[in-house]
Amino acid sequence: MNHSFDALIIGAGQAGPSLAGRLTAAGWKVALVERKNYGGTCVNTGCTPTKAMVASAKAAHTLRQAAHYGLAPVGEVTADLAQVKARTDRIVAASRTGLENWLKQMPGCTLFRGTARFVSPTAMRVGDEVLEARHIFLNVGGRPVKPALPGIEQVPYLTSSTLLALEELPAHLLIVGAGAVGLEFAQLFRRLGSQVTLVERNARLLPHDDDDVAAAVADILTNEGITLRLGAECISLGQENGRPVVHVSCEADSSPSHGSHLLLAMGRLPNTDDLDLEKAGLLADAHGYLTVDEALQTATPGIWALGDCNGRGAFTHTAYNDFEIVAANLLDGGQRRVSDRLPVSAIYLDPPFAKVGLTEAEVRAAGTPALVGKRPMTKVGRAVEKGETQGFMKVLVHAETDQILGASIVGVGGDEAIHCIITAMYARQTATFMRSNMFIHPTVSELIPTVFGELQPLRAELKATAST
Ligand SMILES: Cc1cc2nc3c(=O)[nH]c(=O)nc-3n(C[C@H](O)[C@H](O)[C@H](O)COP(=O)(O)OP(=O)(O)OC[C@H]3O[C@@H](n4cnc5c(N)ncnc54)[C@H](O)[C@@H]3O)c2cc1C
Ligand SMILES: NC(=O)c1ccc[n+]([C@@H]2O[C@H](COP(=O)([O-])OP(=O)(O)OC[C@H]3O[C@@H](n4cnc5c(N)ncnc54)[C@H](O)[C@@H]3O)[C@@H](O)[C@H]2O)c1
Repeated sequence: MNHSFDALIIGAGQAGPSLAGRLTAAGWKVALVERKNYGGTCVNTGCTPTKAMVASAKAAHTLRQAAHYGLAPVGEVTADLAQVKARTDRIVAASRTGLENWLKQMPGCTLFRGTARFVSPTAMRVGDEVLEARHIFLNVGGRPVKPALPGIEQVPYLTSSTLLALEELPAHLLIVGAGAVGLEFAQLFRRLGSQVTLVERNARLLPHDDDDVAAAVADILTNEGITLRLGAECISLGQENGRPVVHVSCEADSSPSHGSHLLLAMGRLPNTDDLDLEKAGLLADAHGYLTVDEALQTATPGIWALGDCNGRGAFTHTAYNDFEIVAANLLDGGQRRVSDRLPVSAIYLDPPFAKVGLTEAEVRAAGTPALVGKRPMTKVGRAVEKGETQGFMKVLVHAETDQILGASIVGVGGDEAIHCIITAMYARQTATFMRSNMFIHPTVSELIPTVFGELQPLRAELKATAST
C-alpha cells in the first residue's frame, strides 16, 4: 500500500524524533520509521546505560575509599551485576518509554515499525508499505564493527550492546580496543569487581590527544589495577578450555592474555548497507558513511543524512546538532553549517576527560604562535576537598589574537567545567575575557580563569608532560 507524506524520517535515534517534532509543529505530514528501539543507540545501548553503570561503579569505588574519608571501613565491596543491570534497565526503559509516548501522541506523525529501504529517490518500502515523500531524512546510526581478527569465528565475544545483558560479573574481562567504549567499560567493570585487561594496537592510549592526557588516563587505569597491553601487534583470538585468549604479538614467545569474557570494542559501522542506496542514486563511502554537504544534504536532492551515518560526528551531541542545523535551515530560513560547530567530547572515566577545540599537538603541528596554561588538579581546591586530585587542566591560546584555541581537562568535574570554555570559544571570546569573569567558589571551574592567567609561551622544544 502506498502512503504519501511531506517527509520520511528513518531512525528514531538522536536526530529523528526531534526533527519529527519540529516538522510536524510546522504543519508537515511526517512518517517516522524505526526497526528496533525508540531512542536508538544512545538511549538503549550507549550513553544512558553506560553512564548509569559508571555511577554504580563510582559508588563501589567510593565505598572502598571509606577509610580515606575518615569513615569506618565497610569491608569487601561486591557488586551484584543483576541489580546493577536492573537499575540501568529502569533508567533506560524510562527514557525510551518517554520518547515513545511523545512520538505516539505527536500530531501529524505516523510511526512505522520495520526496516526502510529505498525503492526510488522519493520512496522507501517498509514491509508491505511504500512511503513516498519529497524530503527523506536518514538517521540510521551504526552498530559495533565485527573486526576481521584471526580466530574471531571460533571465539564467543561480546559487543558494547551484548555486554549490557550480563547478569553475572565477568571474573576477567578481556577488552580489545581502547577507544571510548573500551576505556569506559574497562574502568567500570574493574570497579564492579572484575579483573580487566585492555588490549590496544596503538603504542599509547588516545592517539589523537596529547601525550600528557594519554599518560594521565593510563595512570588512572593502572592505579586501579587494570592491565594495559599497548602496542599490541598481530592481535588474534583463540580459546583454551572454553575461555577466550587474546594473542597480542606475532612472536611465538609473547605471552597471550587469558580471560573469562571477551569484549571487542574496535569501532562502529554505519547502518547504510541495507538501505538499497543505489535506488536513490546514492553510494556510501569506503567506510559506509553517506557523504553530505555543510547543510547535511546528500548527493541526491531531497535526501539528508544526520547523526553517526554521515561521518561528521560520532556522538549524541553531534547527531542532535545535525537536527538543529537541518531544522533551522528548512524552517527558520537559517544558513547553519556543520563546520560552524566546535569539536567537543568527553570520555566518562572517573575522573573524566573532556576537551574542546585543538590539542597542543595540533597547535604545534600547525605552527601557530601559542600560549599554554596548565594546572594539576592537586592545585584545585575543590578537587583536594573531594579527595580526587588526579589529572590536570590545560588551555591553549593564540599568542597574537588572544583567541582561545582549545582545552583539555582530565579531572573531577571536567565534563561540566569544560562548558564555560566551550561557550567562550563559541562566542569567539579571548583569554582576557576568561580572566575577567568571576566564578563561584569552591568549584573546579573557578580555577579556569586562573589557568588563563598563567599562560606561558608554547615553546617548540617543550614537550607536553604528564601531570602529577
Ligand atoms: C557504549 C556506547 C556509549 C556511548 N556513550 C556516549 C556518550 O556518553 N556521549 C555521546 O555523545 N555519545 C555516546 N555514544 C555514541 C552515541 O550513542 C551515538 O553517537 C548516537 O547514538 C548516534 O545517534 P544517531 O541518531 O546517529 O544513531 P542511533 O542512536 O544509532 O539511532 C539510529 C536508529 O536508526 C534505526 N535504524 C537503522 N537503520 C534503519 C532502517 N533501515 N530502517 C529503520 N530504522 C533504522 C536503528 O534501529 C536506531 O534506532 C556511545 C555509544 C556507545 C556504543
Ligand atoms: N563518551 C563518549 O562520548 C562515547 C562513549 C562510548 C562510545 N562513544 C562513541 O562510540 C563509537 C565507538 O567507540 P569505540 O571505542 O568502539 O571505537 P573507537 O574508534 O573510538 O576506538 C576503537 C579502538 O579499537 C582499536 N582498533 C580498531 N581496529 C583495530 C584492529 N584491527 N586491531 C587492533 N585494534 C583496533 C583502535 O585503535 C581504537 O583504539 C565512537 O565513535 C565513540 O565516539 C562515545
